[in-house]
Amino acid sequence: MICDNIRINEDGNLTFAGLDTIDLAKKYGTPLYLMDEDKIRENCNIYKDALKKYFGDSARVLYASKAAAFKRLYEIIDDEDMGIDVVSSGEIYTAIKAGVSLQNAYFHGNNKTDFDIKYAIENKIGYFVVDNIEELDAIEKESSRQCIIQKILLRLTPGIDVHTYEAVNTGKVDSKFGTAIETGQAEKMVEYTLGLKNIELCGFHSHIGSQVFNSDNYLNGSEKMLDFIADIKSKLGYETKVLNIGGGYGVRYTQDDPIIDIDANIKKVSEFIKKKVKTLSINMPQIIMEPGRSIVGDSGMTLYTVGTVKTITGYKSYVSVDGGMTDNPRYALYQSPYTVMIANKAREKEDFKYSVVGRCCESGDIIQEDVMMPKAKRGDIVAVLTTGAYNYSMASNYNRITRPPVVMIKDKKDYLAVRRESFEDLVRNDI
Ligand SMILES: Cc1ncc(COP(=O)(O)O)c(C=O)c1O
Ligand SMILES: N[C@@H](CCCC[NH3+])C(=O)O
Repeated sequence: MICDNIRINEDGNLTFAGLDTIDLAKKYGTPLYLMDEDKIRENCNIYKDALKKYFGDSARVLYASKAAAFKRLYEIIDDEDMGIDVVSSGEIYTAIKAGVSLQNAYFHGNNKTDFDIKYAIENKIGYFVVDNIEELDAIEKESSRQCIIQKILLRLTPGIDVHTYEAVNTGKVDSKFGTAIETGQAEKMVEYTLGLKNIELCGFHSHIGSQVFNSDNYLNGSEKMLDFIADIKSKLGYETKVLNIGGGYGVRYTQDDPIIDIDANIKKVSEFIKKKVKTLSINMPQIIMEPGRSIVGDSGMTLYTVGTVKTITGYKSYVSVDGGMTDNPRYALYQSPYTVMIANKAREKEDFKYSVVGRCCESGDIIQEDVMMPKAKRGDIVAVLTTGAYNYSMASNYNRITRPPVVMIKDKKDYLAVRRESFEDLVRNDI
């Protein structure tokens, strides 16, 4: 199995976090998102322990909540004593509703609106991660109006191409995110920031991309950032306190993805950073990382019920499930690979090839092409593995399909974290 929280029981059913998925499908209905709370906490602790071990007590892990955001998840992250990366007022609102203090919240995004800036400052956001010079002006104006000094990091693009899929390749010079080091604009932005009265520059941020397995990308990114930090010190006398090296480590969607050892990777990154800091004679900044996918990805699974099974003679066979791109748009967007199984036939021979598709009025509504599975029939339960990241958070109501519930599993006990949307929810805002 691609993750140790997935097994097959004596009935030949797939189990997740110790529970029979067929029982869960019966209890809650499908489509259904499952999330393994123990795995989320385990992933949090791998990061916390490694950062502490290799970068010392000051290092911090933030959870990039765009990967999956709902109240219970923010509570768990808060309970794990981690900070959060938020990208919208909606995420901020959800975190507040979960009782999370925003002191360790970092507000990202390439286009924070005036409303966002006002709302975040009113709610005492810890840090803005400022994307560009215009945004700096807007934050300075609002900080001055609210008579505060706002802490910020500047988001820089180190000019790294991590060769992941294009939609998540964010560290290149030509990117909608951040300000480029290579063009000289980053340096100008630092100089400008240092002249602002209501802003305290704490340091710098870069995020090279997502679903990254090779730490060399982080070394290259960190090298560019540290060279910049040294350059800024010598030119402007500014000593950087914080360096946030972003998130991005990958998860295993299929057997083809490597098993990643986060601890060993962070060790490698830390050795590189410490050596480089010494060579450049700069102070060691506080190191922050902000993983999303690798905290929640393998803690998730989606269950569906099979409806139509159709063979087009001479072409291929389709298995249609009761969800689709509305709860998982990642194949439609990026042709993302997934492991797909029939949960009630987990031990049976996989000798039929199917396209597993959703129920939306859209040919691109595909979960996965060319999946080898046992012979499927109406009523079977299909499990799509590793759906914890960027599934619930990217779900939509296309075709007025209601979003599935999220059921969490802790110590082999299931509980509802997000209710299934109702038809009434669909018309709630219709006038
Ligand atoms: C600024 C920033 N930080 C963190 C993340 C989290 O990345 P991942 O989910 O790949 O860990 C993202 C998304 O790629 C991001 O844009
Ligand atoms: N939504 C993307 C990841 C975006 C990363 C955010 N910067 C995915 O599903 O892979």
